[in-house]
Amino acid sequence: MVYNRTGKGEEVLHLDRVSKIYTMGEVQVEALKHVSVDFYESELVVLLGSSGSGKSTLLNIIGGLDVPSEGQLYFRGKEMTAATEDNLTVYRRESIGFVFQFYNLISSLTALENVQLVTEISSNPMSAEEALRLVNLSERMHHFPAQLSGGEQQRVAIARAVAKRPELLLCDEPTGALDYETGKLVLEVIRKVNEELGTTTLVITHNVSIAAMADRVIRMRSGEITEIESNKKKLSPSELSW
Ligand SMILES: Nc1ncnc2c1ncn2[C@@H]1O[C@H](COP(=O)(O)OP(=O)(O)OP(=O)(O)O)[C@@H](O)[C@H]1O
Repeated sequence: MVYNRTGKGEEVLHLDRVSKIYTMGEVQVEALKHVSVDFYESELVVLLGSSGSGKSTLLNIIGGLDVPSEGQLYFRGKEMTAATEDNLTVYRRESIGFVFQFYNLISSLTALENVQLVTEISSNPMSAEEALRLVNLSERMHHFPAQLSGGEQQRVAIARAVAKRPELLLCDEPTGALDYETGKLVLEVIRKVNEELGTTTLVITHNVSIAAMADRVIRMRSGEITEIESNKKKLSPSELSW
């Protein structure tokens, strides 16, 4: 097995000179400029960068929600940028868990039913109950989203994302809508999923303090990666402050 410098596992993702240009009428926005980077099994990576630096574009391309204008994305050695629509759908459905700033739960379904929507269509899921246990919400599984706090709703969203046992958990500002204490609880759940399931986890944040819980920290500016740094010592979310 080849180990990278974080001491984690094999390469899961390889991006080779990925660019993204959005065209809006006469205007072209270069959201990503020749980004090359690898991600490894079971590492937790925090992506930092100011607004508009390309973080969400990068995450959406990695998750198969968007396609690059140029360059290649490889998942476990397979070129996803050459994949058929059907193969991309399978990739999104089986290999990717997404968590967004706003939880996107279905309000007429309970926490358990929201998670079951995913477990019903996945090939190797854990049970919805098990996923909710993982995020410490066993006691609340029959509650509707409106009966849950923001942090609890986000934990349901995390349970929904990880119940399929994805290889990649992609989190776009997962604590962006939460207060300090609740945000830390959600980060604690992300750390737990990363450690207990070994899911390669990417977390986008504006909050520099959160970088201390990562194996690696990637900084972006104007569509480019400006720095990749390994943390010698990782902090647990409970040790973070901002
Ligand atoms: N669908 C789109 N159409 C046109 N331009 C877009 C689109 N999505 C993103 N952009 C532009 O691409 C650039 C990168 O946006 P992106 O959302 O990736 O940045 P970000 O770092 O995630 O920002 P934020 O932290 O504000 O979410 C920005 O200039 C943005 O306006």
